[in-house]
Amino acid sequence: MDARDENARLVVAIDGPSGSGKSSVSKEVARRFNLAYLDTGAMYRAVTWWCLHTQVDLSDSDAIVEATRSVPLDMGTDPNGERITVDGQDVRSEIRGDDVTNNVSAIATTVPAREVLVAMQRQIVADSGHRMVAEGRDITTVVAPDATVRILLTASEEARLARRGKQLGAAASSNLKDQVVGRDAKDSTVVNFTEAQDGVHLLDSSELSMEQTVQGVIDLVIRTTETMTERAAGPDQSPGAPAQSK
Ligand SMILES: Nc1ncnc2c1ncn2[C@@H]1O[C@H](COP(=O)(O)OP(=O)(O)OP(=O)(O)O)[C@@H](O)[C@H]1O
Ligand SMILES: Nc1ccn([C@H]2C[C@H](O)[C@@H](COP(=O)(O)O)O2)c(=O)n1
Repeated sequence: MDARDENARLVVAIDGPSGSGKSSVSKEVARRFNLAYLDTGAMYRAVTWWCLHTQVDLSDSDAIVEATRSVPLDMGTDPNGERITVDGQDVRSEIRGDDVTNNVSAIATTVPAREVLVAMQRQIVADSGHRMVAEGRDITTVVAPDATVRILLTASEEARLARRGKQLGAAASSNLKDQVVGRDAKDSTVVNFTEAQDGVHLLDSSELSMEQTVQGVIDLVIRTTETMTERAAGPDQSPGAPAQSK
């Protein structure tokens, strides 16, 4: 399999904690391989925004599930331009605000709401022709366990807090640590995104630059697809190749 073949299926699944660099790295990898890109965290955020907008009681799990089933969400997958609308309204900036960030775990920890979102996400991967980088918390384990390449992207708590602080600048909330570390603690009660499962590559970006991290993912994609090609070709039959045992 050639990772640059525009017709071949290539799904890259990336999970990791908040601030590990999933969105920035995934978007760039998608651009380099000409793949679609799915930010599944943005979907959880869009549902949260919809619940707040329509005054759904976030302590009522049935109401959350109903809102998740009926949310009029349109999710773009172009890595060069984000499109996220709910009921026709562009919510790209609203879903990154404190209101949504501080409440999103209520949706993420409602298991039947997750099932609805996972089904939507699988459909979006299929609609891309299985040519996509998808990132979140359960992509390698639940949404696309059969992805071509599965990566757990981590970084130390210190690095993640520093990155998020720098990214938000003056807009950083006084409870930044809670928004990063506290949110991860709540979310990880329902999904495991802290330990790499079997077949999932661990990539620690604590000491890496953005470009080095992107390159780390690209190397894994190239190595995996080359191995798949070699396996598909079977044993080397060329003259001089080592004899194969029967
Ligand atoms: N290896 C890296 N070195 C330095 N900065 C990085 C690195 N990777 C990402 N960043 C920066 O860290 C910030 C957070 O990255 P990003 O938003 O991609 O994280 P995330 O894992 O998607 O977070 P969340 O899950 O909370 O959305 C961004 O400003 C990004 O440019
Ligand atoms: N596959 C996913 C993606 C995201 N979440 C939850 C966990 C986060 O608190 C929230 C927002 O994600 P972010 O934008 O910070 O990546 O959504 C999840 O549970 N599963």
